[in-house]
Amino acid sequence: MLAEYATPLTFIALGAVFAYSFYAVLIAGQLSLGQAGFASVAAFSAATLAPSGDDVGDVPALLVAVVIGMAVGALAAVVLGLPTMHLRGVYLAIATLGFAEAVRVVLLNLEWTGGAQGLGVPRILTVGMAWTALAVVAYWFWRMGRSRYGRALEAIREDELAARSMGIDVGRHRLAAFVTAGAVAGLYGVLFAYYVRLIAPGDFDFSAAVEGLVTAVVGGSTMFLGPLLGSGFQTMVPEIQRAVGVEAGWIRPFLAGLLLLVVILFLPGGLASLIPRRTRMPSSVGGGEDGGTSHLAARRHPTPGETVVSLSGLGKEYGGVHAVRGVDLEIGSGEVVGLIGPNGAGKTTLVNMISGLVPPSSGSATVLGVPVGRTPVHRVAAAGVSRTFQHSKLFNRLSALENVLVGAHLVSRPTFLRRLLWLPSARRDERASLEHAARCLQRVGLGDLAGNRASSLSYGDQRRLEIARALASDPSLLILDEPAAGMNHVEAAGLSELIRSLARGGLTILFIEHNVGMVLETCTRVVVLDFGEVIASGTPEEIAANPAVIEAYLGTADEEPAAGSIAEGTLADPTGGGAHAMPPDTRTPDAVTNVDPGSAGTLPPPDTTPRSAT
Ligand SMILES: Nc1ncnc2c1ncn2[C@@H]1O[C@H](COP(=O)(O)OP(=O)(O)OP(=O)(O)O)[C@@H](O)[C@H]1O
Repeated sequence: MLAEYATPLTFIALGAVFAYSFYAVLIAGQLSLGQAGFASVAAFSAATLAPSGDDVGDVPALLVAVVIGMAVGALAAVVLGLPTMHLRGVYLAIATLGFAEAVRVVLLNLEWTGGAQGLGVPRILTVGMAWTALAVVAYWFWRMGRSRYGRALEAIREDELAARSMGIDVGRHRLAAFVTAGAVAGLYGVLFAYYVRLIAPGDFDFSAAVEGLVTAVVGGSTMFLGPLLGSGFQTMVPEIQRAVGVEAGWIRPFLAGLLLLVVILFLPGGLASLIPRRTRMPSSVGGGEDGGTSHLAARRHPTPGETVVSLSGLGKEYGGVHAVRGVDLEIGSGEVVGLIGPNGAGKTTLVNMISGLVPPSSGSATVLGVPVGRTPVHRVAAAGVSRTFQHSKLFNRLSALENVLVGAHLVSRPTFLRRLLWLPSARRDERASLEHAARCLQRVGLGDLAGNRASSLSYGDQRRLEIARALASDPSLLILDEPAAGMNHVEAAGLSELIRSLARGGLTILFIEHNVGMVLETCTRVVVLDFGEVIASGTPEEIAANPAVIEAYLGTADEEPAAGSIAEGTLADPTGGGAHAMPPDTRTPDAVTNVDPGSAGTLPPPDTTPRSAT
């Protein structure tokens, strides 16, 4: 019975192994077609270098060939990956396809490969061996999925910039994924060679690469079972055709193309996305004497009053536009600094420079001892900077809890290799990360929505999820870019209280907000930017009474009152150039207005309660 289906079953396994080499990079959002090249160099190298089965026995010969093939595939991936890992999307696909084609042409013209005639290889692989190899590969990706490394790759796929801001070294992770793809493609090349008896460079051409990619995409790149489902489908179609007596050769490529279209249009996660993805919630939060925190990496925080941010003459110019100029600012540990100013004043550019996303054009900035501008974003994050974004940058296809787990990257311990060996310490560390993430979610009031996809949350909840994700790294400096956008007054008041409680815990917070009432209520200090320059800095009381700020927000006395009204959501141009309209964004009407309706048109009284920086 099995013998009858041995060939299709072997090809399902081989196709799935090859598809896993695409899955290995698709999971990190990379589109590569170089796997056909890796497979061919691996197949020809192993077939030439491995000892004969007659000398050492069939199984040892195959094992040596597998080791050679995987090493050659991985090495080829390093050589190709180092210069190409900065490429994205279709550019990476074209570069890697160029590599695969170059390999094919070279192998075609070498004598020892047998050229177009091909190279004879003994058939050693059996259906059992093929499925064993597939099981090992699938196991690798299964155990990778819920590890810190696997989550980091998914985060890179979902939003590379946000992943960098969570402290993930994107370049290193992408290269690691590419090398894994090379090794798995090498494995496929060897298994294929030791099954089909004769290999030729043409077996690893463009169409083979596309078939591997289609199998992985149709199967799905968001779940480890995807390549197996894709390969099963691809291999079984001709078998079913044969069984029902329809042997037209065009049916399989036609169906594969059709399915690819359907998947891309209606099922972006592939066939595997039909299988519900479980989010594992910790059964209890805060179990153990220390709440599990001893299994998280400890971080050093600045002592109270220590300088956290030091900016000197900081400026940023975009082709003649001075987004920020000559900003001098010192922020001490435990301060809550509000950054306000009209649209286009340079607030986001300033915090982007502080978090290392944008290099300054002039001046210098030191944040938590790190010279930002010359330091990669993930290192700035590792120094203790965490942030949210003006426009939410969540990992949309991940659950709320998984988003926060990625945020905990810097405090979580690597678990992948220990997960492969089922070591109990890996489970303990993971549990600690899960509980920590669940606590962060509860802190922002999203405990009940842990299993929901980030993209399915309401706008206000998405803003809170971003805050939970930012908190998960146990930062020393938290930067919030318009955190109350999309929140109603009750939610904004809750957020204000959360920010104050975080500061009481010693966290330094810098936040941009158009809701001036909330800023005055929440901050220990307010900095006002206009046209890229600091026009005022002081306590909320000083800012509320500052004539330059009142002028910037309410317009000059001789202007028409309509020219500037906080409540109307317009900010007067202090140069007399008229009002800057608030951006026509997705904020709710409540959030667009800057103060409570009850105090429309006036700055609300500042909170004079002294706050502890400890
Ligand atoms: N990448 C960029 N390229 C060119 N100009 C830019 C870029 N980023 C910002 N700017 C310009 O720099 C100025 C400051 O923009 P920025 O977004 O920092 O202001 P903002 O105070 O955060 O505004 P908003 O409140 O609307 O978010 C604007 O004139 C903007 O057009």
